[in-house]
Amino acid sequence: MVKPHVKICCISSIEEAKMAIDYGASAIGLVGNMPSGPGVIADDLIYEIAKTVPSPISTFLLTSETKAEDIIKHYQRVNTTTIQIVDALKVSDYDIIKKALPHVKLVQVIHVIDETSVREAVEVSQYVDALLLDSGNPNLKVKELGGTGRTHNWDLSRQIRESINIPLYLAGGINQNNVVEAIEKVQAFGLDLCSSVRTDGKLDAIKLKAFFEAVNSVEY
Ligand SMILES: O=C(O)c1ccccc1NCC(=O)[C@H](O)[C@H](O)COP(=O)(O)O
Repeated sequence: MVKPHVKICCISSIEEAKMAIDYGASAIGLVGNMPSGPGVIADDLIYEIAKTVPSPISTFLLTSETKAEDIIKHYQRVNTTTIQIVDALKVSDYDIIKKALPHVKLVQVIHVIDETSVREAVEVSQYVDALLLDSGNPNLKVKELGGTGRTHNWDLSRQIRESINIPLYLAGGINQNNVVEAIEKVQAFGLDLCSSVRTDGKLDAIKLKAFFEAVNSVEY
């Protein structure tokens, strides 16, 4: 088993970005406008935070835009290393984005709900650099696209990991108490989390430290 990368999401300041990286994050998530969720910040703040982050740490713009041209415009306001697309796109849109932004990595979120999510993941994996499996429900009236603090069916996540040939991040309700099980069960390339390392919405150094200690307690 290989030690997973950790992406700390919902970063809301330069100080939080630095704290996450100092504790061991190899990527940070910066959440743009969303229909719901705890982590949204303004695009100019995303730009300001992203430009302080040193290579090789990745900066993920989370966008809920669903058209290629709107995703490209969103990216151009923030200039991150990676775009995390949290809603479904038409297949033809991936090519348009890749042609416009060939230097930018694309990560597609799949909300793991049932067996159909496995088929969806396998199909989309042809078009992007990585998948991120999250909890949530894009079919609700007010879409729930992430930051739920809830886990989902990790057996399905494992099945998806075994069925695709690109890196996979696991997200949704991961915390210091369940992360060892998450690592062993899904064996994902990366872990992504937001709610469990925060207190009153702010990144909490004690929770962050405990989380990384749990990740480091596994034998790789
Ligand atoms: O946090 C938000 O507001 C959010 C809203 C919509 C999509 C994604 C969002 N958060 C970003 C993430 O990718 C979270 O890290 C991921 O959903 C896991 O969150 P959590 O279950 O709270 O650890």
